[in-house]
Amino acid sequence: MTIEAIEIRKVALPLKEPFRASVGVFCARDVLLVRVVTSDAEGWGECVALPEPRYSAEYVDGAADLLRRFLVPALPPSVDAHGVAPALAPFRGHPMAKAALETAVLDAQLRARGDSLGRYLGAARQRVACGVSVGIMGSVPELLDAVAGYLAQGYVRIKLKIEPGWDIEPVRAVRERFGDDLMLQVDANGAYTPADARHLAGLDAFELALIEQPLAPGDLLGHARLSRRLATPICLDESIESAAQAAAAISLGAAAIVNVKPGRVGGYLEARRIHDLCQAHGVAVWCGDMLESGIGRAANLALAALPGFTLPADTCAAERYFATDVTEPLDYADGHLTVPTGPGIGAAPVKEVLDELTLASEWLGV
Ligand SMILES: CC(=O)N[C@@H](Cc1ccc2ccccc2c1)C(=O)O
Ligand SMILES: [Mg+2]
Repeated sequence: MTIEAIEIRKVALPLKEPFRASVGVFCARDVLLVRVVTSDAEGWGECVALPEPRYSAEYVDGAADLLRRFLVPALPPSVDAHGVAPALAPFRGHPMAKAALETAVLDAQLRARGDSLGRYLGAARQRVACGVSVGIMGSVPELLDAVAGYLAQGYVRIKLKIEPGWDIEPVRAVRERFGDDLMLQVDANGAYTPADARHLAGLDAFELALIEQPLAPGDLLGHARLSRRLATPICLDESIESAAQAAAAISLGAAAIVNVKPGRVGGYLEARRIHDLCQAHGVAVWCGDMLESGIGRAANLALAALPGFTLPADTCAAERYFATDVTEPLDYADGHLTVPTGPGIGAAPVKEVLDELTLASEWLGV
């Protein structure tokens, strides 16, 4: 397979309503899509970076610059998916930009041979149980209405964004309104410090499935110490950018559960390595969500169907976030999404919609 051309597209997906987390409030989701055109097929990948470096150090325009100046020029023309990470290794960091390029090459490669990403990764299920991530709201009544709406849509688990000043009270209200059987968890996006340990222990009263990323991404020791103060299992998200970091987190006792996001860890091949590592250590994994378009969403489902993904994914129907998406809708019913079975990631942009939502398109010399 020879790479003939690579395109990067900045696409604006308007959000149905603002999405607020401790890292900020977002009214639109600009995504960076990468298209790789080869002699046999073309493939797509999605960079999950935010418009500003608030979730991690990467951001959309920085990823575009990195792809343009460093990553695409470093790719050998006849590379396959397993050769992408080694070719990009001389450039440190930037897993999200690297993941988009590797995924586009993998998608093209799998399409060329009529193989689906699910089969390639080892999917064990046809459908994935979906939870939903609920943002920080203006009031508890507004939150309760939103949660009721998502439960009515069939979502099997509720995740609440929390931050100092919006944590104990909203969690108590949701637990009291919807009962003890509701699978409930929280995500702080690193908004707390070790000095908040006693306060966070107050969440133990609500039988949460996990508390996600309570402390700063780099503080593995802090999470290990905190895990000895909390009854609620700690799940890491931002802290885990590679299988090596997952191994360190597990051996330090910093993570009882891992939220796996292919974009955050450099791609689906590294995500599978993290899955395999966590399974070997009895650490549950589940698939996170970065408000991807249908491109990333479809690919994530193939990963979320692997055997070690035993907890509901954040990967929900795109309609939860967007009125319009660049791909056809995924098959969502009764709290489950169907894993695409078509070649490659099993989804591709609808040209008219993609062109309508494209803010910028750039062909990069290969
Ligand atoms: C669904 C969910 O909670 N996602 C991330 C956080 C997050 C928060 C805000 C975002 C805004 C724009 C794009 C991606 C974003 C991701 C998480 O699990 O930590
Ligand atoms: Mg998270």
